[in-house]
This record gives sequence, C-alpha cells and structure tokens, in this order.
Amino acid sequence: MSLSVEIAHRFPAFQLEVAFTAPPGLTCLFGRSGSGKTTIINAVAGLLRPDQARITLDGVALQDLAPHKRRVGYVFQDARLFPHLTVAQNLAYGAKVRRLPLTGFDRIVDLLGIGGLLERRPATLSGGEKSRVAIGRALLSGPQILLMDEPFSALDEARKAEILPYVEALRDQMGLPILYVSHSLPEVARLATTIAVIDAGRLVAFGPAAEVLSDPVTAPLLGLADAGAILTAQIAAHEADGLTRLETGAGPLWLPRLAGAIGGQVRVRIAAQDVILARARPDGLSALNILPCRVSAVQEGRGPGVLVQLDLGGAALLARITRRSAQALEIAPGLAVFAVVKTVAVAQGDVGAERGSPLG
Ligand SMILES: Nc1ncnc2c1ncn2[C@@H]1O[C@H](COP(=O)(O)OP(=O)(O)OP(=O)(O)O)[C@@H](O)[C@H]1O
Repeated sequence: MSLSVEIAHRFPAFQLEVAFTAPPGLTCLFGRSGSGKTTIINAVAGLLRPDQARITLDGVALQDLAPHKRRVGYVFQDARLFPHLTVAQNLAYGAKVRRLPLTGFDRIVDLLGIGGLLERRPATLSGGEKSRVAIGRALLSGPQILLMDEPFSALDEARKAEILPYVEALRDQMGLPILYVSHSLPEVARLATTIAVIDAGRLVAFGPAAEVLSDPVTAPLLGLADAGAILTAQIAAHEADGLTRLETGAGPLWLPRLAGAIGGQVRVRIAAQDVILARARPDGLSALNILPCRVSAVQEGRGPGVLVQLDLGGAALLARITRRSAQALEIAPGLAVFAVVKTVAVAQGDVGAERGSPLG
C-alpha cells in the first residue's frame, strides 16, 4: 500500500509545493517549525483543500473525497480523547461513526498494551496512556493510512521512550502506511522507514531512512549536532559483564545490555560526533568497538568540521571530525580506516526494534 502526494498550496505568506510517493512502512515528514509538515498531513486527511492536489492511496484518488470518506486515521499532537467516554468507548468511536465493524479490537488493544485501561476515563490516564489510546482509536476507525502529527510532543523524554516501542510494533505488524510528522531527529532515526525532509514548503531530501541519515550532503539540513547514521544489526549474545554483542556487516559492536532476544534485529543510531577515525587499528584503547571500513565520501562544511561517510560492509556510517584531523589523516574517498565507537556513547533510546523483533 503506497501513498502518492502531489500538492501545491499558497497561504498569504507561505507556499507549499511537494511531490513524493511514500512506500509501505513509516514515512517521517521532518523539518523545522513552519516548513509545511502539518499542511501536508491536513491535505491528506482532507482538513485542507489545497489549490492543486493529486493524492492517491494504492492508485485510488483521495483529493476530491470528503474527509470522512477518506479512511484515514489521524493522531493529533494532543490526544483529543472524549472526556465523558471510557477508554473502550473512545476506542469504538471511530468505527461507530463510520458504521464499520470493530475489527481487530483485541489485537490492537494488545499491541498497544491498553487492556487494563478499558473502563477508565481519559482524565485518569497518564500522558503516555492517553497517546496509546488515541492511536488505538485511530487504528480502530478502519483506516487505510495512519497520519500522526507530532503525536508525542506533549510527553517528556522518559514517557516518549516508553511509547516508541509501540509505534515500532505498529510499523512492523499492522501493514498500514504511516505518515509521521516530527522535528526530533533521534525519533526519526528510530522510527522512519522513509524520510521526507521539508524545508520552506519544498521537499529537499527523500529516501530510505538509512540512506538519508548517512548522506553527508543531507546531514547539515537535518541539523549537524544530531547527525548520525543508523545500522541494522543482529543481537549475537548477552555477555556476563553486562554488554550485548551485536553483529554488523563489518564485525561485532558491543553496547550496554539490550533487552531483545538473541537473533533479533535492532536498529542502532550512531551519532557522527561519537565516531573517531584511525588509519591503523588502534592498540591499547579502552573503546571496544573498532570497525574496519572505507571512506566513501567527504563533505566539508563552513565550520571547522568535516562529515565523513564510511562504507561498513555495505552499510553506511557517518563520522564528524575536524578539518584539521581530516587533513592530518589524509581522509579521502577510498581510504581504508578504522571507525572507533565508544560503547557507552550509544544511548538506550537510540536502539530500536527492526522488522518485528520487539525489544523488551
Ligand atoms: N490557515 C493558514 N493561514 C495562513 N497561513 C497558514 C495557515 N496554516 C498554516 N499557515 C502557514 O503555513 C506555514 C506552514 O505551516 P505548517 O503548520 O504546515 O508547518 P509545520 O511544519 O507543521 O510547523 P510545526 O512544526 O510548527 O507544526 C507556516 O508559515 C504557517 O504560518
């Protein structure tokens, strides 16, 4: 199921013109405040009638349909639950309004871990619980696509960390395309199958998450401080001293203990600023993760830093080093180097589930 979007719209002081086709999975619309992300989502939902639009879901045109005929589930920035209804009644609401059978209730309640909340009213729920119920309500309205506009922006970091695994499960298990607005790069790195970078109403980068995040030309558009690539790796062992060994395409990577089962796939975000480069395999170093790789691209910025893209057995990693170091090491495409990643530099929140291998 893929979503194709072509929208042109003019507000008095803003012009939006974007076109993209989102493949199955979770597509993140990423961009700074005011770049046009919500306008795109609203056009897909039918809450905004753009000047020009062609929006198709699996080839079926949506742009002329009234919002209630579009079969889209919308999760807003605030949960917007009905205060006078119980959780169970809130969940059933969308299907009732659309006169659809309430299919998959138990599965969705299980997936979101809200079985124990069904008789409660929204006022008694925590922020994270409200968010999960709002997702459940959207899923139970019989949608063909799920739209999520910064659904967790009201939650603090700890609550957000608790809820992201549910979104991963949703992405991997429901087979429903998701359009997800965010301006948090770690969140995008964790969740996105595809990334669409929006800047001032234009699409400035688009592609598979691993490619967009490891592209040294795109990275500055995303925010240099948060630049970092994602690697898919397999959990090989939980070791006695509290570390988990992952297998990457270029050798083992040790991280502080992860919750997933051995054999499970994880997605690990490695910040560019946590990667050190060496010409020879370092000896007598406390860092455990020394990965042989090859420089595939070098991008100089305006500041003192340089972004180096590394080919790691087919996967890509990004390192941010000073121009002075890059010159001293004669960093250039084709050069074989060793990437050093400190084990404790990878935060637990930067490791997510991949392809139906739940963590925890
Ligand atoms: N109804 C409207 N009338 C006039 N201008 C609007 C309207 N809605 C949005 N805009 C303008 O369009 C631009 C894009 O807004 P939009 O809400 O899509 O941005 P966004 O990327 O979702 O931002 P944020 O991350 O802050 O939610 C902004 O400059 C906004 O002021």
